[in-house]
Amino acid sequence: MSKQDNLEIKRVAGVAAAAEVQDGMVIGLGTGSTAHYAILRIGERVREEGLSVVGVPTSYQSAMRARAAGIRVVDLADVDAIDLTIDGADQVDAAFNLIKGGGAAHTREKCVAAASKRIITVVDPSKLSEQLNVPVPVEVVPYAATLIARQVEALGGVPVLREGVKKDGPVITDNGNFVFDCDFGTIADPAGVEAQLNALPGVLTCGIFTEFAEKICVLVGESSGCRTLTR
Ligand SMILES: O=C(CO)[C@H](O)[C@H](O)COP(=O)(O)O
Repeated sequence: MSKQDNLEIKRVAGVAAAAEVQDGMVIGLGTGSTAHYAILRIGERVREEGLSVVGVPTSYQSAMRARAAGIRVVDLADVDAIDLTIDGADQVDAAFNLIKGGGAAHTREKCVAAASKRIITVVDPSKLSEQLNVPVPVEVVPYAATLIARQVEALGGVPVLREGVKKDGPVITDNGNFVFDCDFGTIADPAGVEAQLNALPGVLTCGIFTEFAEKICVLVGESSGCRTLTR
């Protein structure tokens, strides 16, 4: 599939998710190329329909894109709860466990997910997998990076420090930390690996999301339209 076709499929999913937004809602705004299309469409609806919503961004990227789209943005601290979050994923398994963090935004994405009543995960079909098997992003405090790399290896993972693009050296997250992409092969016990990684001193958040399956609905963009997956 061409890059253009893939973007069109992501657009289909993002636009379908934006149709679920209702007047008065507090909306969690995800990070990445698929969530971007939802942000653009919500902005259009604000302008065209007079939709009144506030957005809680999950990154500097989503905050900047939301403001540019004309969506009012507030901090997580300003809201009691989030009605609906629209966010992408790097992989979704059959039980709706997710791997997130391809954009290094998974710590804020997990906070926003935890505060959300409903989550729409917007993906293209390449993100669906029976079991999770792509590298797990792990955000770490720089001070503990070397220690954590050794501990990830002891857990059976292969950690690779994420390098910047158009920036020499490690990626620095929106929270000022490093990211290791940790390859565990096929993950038989996502909740177990998530708990082990999150328990390492100096780990801020790992990109395995296992606790939100009950409130997740997955929208899969396809060339023929959008497919909804529910558990
Ligand atoms: O977790 C994320 C950012 O941290 C993104 O949601 C994930 O990487 C998917 O991105 P895209 O929609 O561009 O494929």
